[in-house]
Amino acid sequence: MSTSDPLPTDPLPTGPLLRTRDVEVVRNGRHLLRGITLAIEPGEHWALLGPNGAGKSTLLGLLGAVSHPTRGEVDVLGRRLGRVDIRELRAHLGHVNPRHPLRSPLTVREVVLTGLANTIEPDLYRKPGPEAFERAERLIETLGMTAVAESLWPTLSQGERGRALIARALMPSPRLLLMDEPATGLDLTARELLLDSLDLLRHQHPELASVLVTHHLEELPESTTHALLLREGECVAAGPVDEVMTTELISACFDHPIRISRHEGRWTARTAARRVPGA
Ligand SMILES: Nc1ncnc2c1ncn2[C@@H]1O[C@H](COP(=O)(O)OP(=O)(O)OP(=O)(O)O)[C@@H](O)[C@H]1O
Repeated sequence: MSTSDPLPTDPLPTGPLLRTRDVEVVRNGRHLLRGITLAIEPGEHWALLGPNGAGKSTLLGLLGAVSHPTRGEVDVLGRRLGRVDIRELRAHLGHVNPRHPLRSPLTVREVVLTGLANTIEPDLYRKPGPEAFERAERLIETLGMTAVAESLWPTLSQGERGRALIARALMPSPRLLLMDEPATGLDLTARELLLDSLDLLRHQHPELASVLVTHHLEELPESTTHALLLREGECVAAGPVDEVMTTELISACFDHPIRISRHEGRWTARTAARRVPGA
């Protein structure tokens, strides 16, 4: 399967890979999202930012065809949620679940290969062919995992698992990669290796689009092109990263005076309201 393969039923229309129009999500009488309108094109790499409880994971669930909106429209790969079999759509999305429920001692290579059929354990009825092995090797290399390709899952560090899961999600050549806080809990080296791998991946696959959820600007790869800021379920700003990741908009999103700076492509954020005299 290649990145240009159509969905099994009929060909994909051209246009955005993801589109939402005036989306609302209401659960148990509570508005979790309201008025979200968004379009994500091939080659765009979006950061989804906002404080705890802003609705980031809820929105990622819609984009990953995991759940449906209460009102509004969500088109994933040109298909309207509610009108298609979402299991079929999900097969064309790379969704990285940091809580991957694997229990058996598979090697990194075996875990990556399970991405082909999106199973947890190796699919006994669908053995991977030589092309799949070759692709797994390339992805393992891109994600900087060659040295640990034979290591067993239970022995891996959190950072190694995170990168292995991204390689796994990319096995079926998805058009879209969705990541929920992939750098959470990683030490400095592991985080930097992850971000470097994402930059390399995006460089090697210019048609891929991605959405990365985080609370922390330091966890954004340099290759981030767009950002959407969420606060209390509503969009504070969305668009090209340099227009959205500003001191003013980030402060409004996090409801706190925060100063943003960008150095050599990466962002840092710190409070603009220091309480230490002279600081
Ligand atoms: N089924 C539900 N019923 C009611 N409220 C819910 C339900 N699911 C989630 N919520 C609430 O919706 C809000 C948004 O949750 P969500 O997980 O999308 O936020 P988030 O931005 O990803 O947060 P975090 O950064 O803490 O992971 C939270 O306040 C959460 O408690």
